[in-house]
Amino acid sequence: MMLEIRLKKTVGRFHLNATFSAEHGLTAVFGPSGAGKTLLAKTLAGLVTPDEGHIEIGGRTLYNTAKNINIPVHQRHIGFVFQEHRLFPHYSVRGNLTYGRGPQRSSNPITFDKVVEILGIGSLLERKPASLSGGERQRVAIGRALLSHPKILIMDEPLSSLDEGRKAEILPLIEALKSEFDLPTLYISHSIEEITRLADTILLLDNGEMKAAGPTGDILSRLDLIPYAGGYDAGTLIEAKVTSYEPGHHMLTLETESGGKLLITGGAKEIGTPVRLRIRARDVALSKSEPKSLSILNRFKGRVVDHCSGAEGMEELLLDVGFPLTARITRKSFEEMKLSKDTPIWALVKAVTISRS
Ligand SMILES: Nc1ncnc2c1ncn2[C@@H]1O[C@H](COP(=O)(O)OP(=O)(O)OP(=O)(O)O)[C@@H](O)[C@H]1O
Repeated sequence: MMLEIRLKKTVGRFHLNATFSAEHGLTAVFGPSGAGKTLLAKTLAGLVTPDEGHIEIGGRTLYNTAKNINIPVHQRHIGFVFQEHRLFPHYSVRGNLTYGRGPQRSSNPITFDKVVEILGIGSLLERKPASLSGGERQRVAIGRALLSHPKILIMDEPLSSLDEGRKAEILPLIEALKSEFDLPTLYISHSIEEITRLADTILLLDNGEMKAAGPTGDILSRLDLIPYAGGYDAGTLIEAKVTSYEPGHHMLTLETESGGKLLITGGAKEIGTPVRLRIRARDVALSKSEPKSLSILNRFKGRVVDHCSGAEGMEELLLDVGFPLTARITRKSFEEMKLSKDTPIWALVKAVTISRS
């Protein structure tokens, strides 16, 4: 295991109780404001000492109450990227990137040139942080964290101080880092969109308690977790591949792992390109009979697997339409349609967004 954590910490009236392990890849810690995400990150970093527990990263014990181990912050080999970039104002970008550079083994793929290239900061190297835009500063902060050659990268809401445009620029860079360097990453966020796009594993934190942990797709298709995994914006994640492109209609055909077909509009993509799709539960409508003469292109035949009551007057459903799909309809419709477990239905998907390609 890359990460093995069991810790308890009380600050004021808040209790954090986190037990989880994570493998390689990007593990997202998701939870609403005040869930304890930052406290968790600070505890891992060594800035806050747990009351009890142990922290192991890459087989190395960083903290263990019973064994009286508490490795200091600077010896933990954790690369940090915070919400607010913390660059040294008097150093150039180059100076910031090389400051505190950790020891580099020749086999380490994270080199100065590679980091500068992926983050697109080559033209900024001689500038001072004050002259950079927020997005540029955050890219430098990510570069600096990488070049400290950490064993793990912890990113605490790295995009939350940026506007939508800057976010859209930086998200693909974080993905590129993932595929290029394969550095285990703990990514803290309260944006279900970011997490659906980036995460291999999700940890759900609510009011200091771990609600669930597991592969992203599994967590997002659990009805009981909807209140913690996006609420109104909750939805399912679908991995698919491009199987054709029709230029006249800008229409892509995608095939899911189980053979389901989805149509979406978009730019040309090569056949075989893997894409990660997100379908929000509120964008799915249901019909008991086969819908005809309808503008909605994506219709799937399937059945109700499970359901539970959701927010005021709403019913949350898990469907099997060849792949798991969550849907949210009004309880009134649910009752009028006499839906229950195993009822055959047609699911009409009003919107599919490509979350990653
Ligand atoms: N030193 C402290 N003393 C008392 N309470 C604290 C202290 N530090 C954190 N808390 C409380 O612990 C809770 C968790 O805070 P934390 O910053 O970890 O939340 P978060 O999930 O990161 O939230 P956000 O998404 O808003 O950043 C909050 O209720 C906060 O007020």
